[in-house]
Amino acid sequence: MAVTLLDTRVSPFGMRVRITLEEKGVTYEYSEQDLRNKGPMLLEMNPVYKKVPVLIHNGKPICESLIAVQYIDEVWNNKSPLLPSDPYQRAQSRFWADFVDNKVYFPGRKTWTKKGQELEAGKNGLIESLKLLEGELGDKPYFEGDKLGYVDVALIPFYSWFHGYETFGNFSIEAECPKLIAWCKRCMQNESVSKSLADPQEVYVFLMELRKKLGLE
Ligand SMILES: N[C@@H](CCC(=O)N[C@@H](CS)C(=O)NCC(=O)O)C(=O)O
Repeated sequence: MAVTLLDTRVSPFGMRVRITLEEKGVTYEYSEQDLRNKGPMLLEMNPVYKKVPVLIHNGKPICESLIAVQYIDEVWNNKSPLLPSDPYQRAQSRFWADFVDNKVYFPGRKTWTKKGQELEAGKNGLIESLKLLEGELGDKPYFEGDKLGYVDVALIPFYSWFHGYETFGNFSIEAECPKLIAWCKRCMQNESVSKSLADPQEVYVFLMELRKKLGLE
């Protein structure tokens, strides 16, 4: 079964798919995309959003990271699933993964793209969301219990973006959410995660370039 991933190394969404492929032991071809000059393959495989990641399985594209993660979880079902088997628990997992997209990614973006009041709103919004996630994690090692699961995969890529958020926003996530950072470190003990996450410094350099283009540097 031929698998290709169209991706960019620093994409938190791409990291989700990479972690899942690693978790399931799927061998795949990795194809780094230039998002400033999108190639014909990306435009053909994701004509609607024209974004990475795109998982291509036997020539057919699966777009949107969380959908790709669920697809891999269903197709490579020889390994233990990321999503819980109970329908209610599964719905809860999907709820929190969706929350990450709406309430972590968007305020996080403001920490490196905005100034003044908008930057403050981004920082406050991000911390509020991370505290809610900390509450949901509780005393469990991982969101879905004692092993890496769907919500962990949805959230952990942002750990490699935290350094950028903190540096440009001038605040400390660990000071506000120590239990969440302990969870990040626990996730990093999984090879699937440590292999898939971009180096925080690489993300920082990437964000610095974008800030220069936005006239913020
Ligand atoms: N909701 C999408 C988000 C994907 C996304 O925003 N990808 C970014 C890279 S991190 C992208 O391809 N941006 C290119 C563009 O917007 O033109 C997912 O979960 O896959």
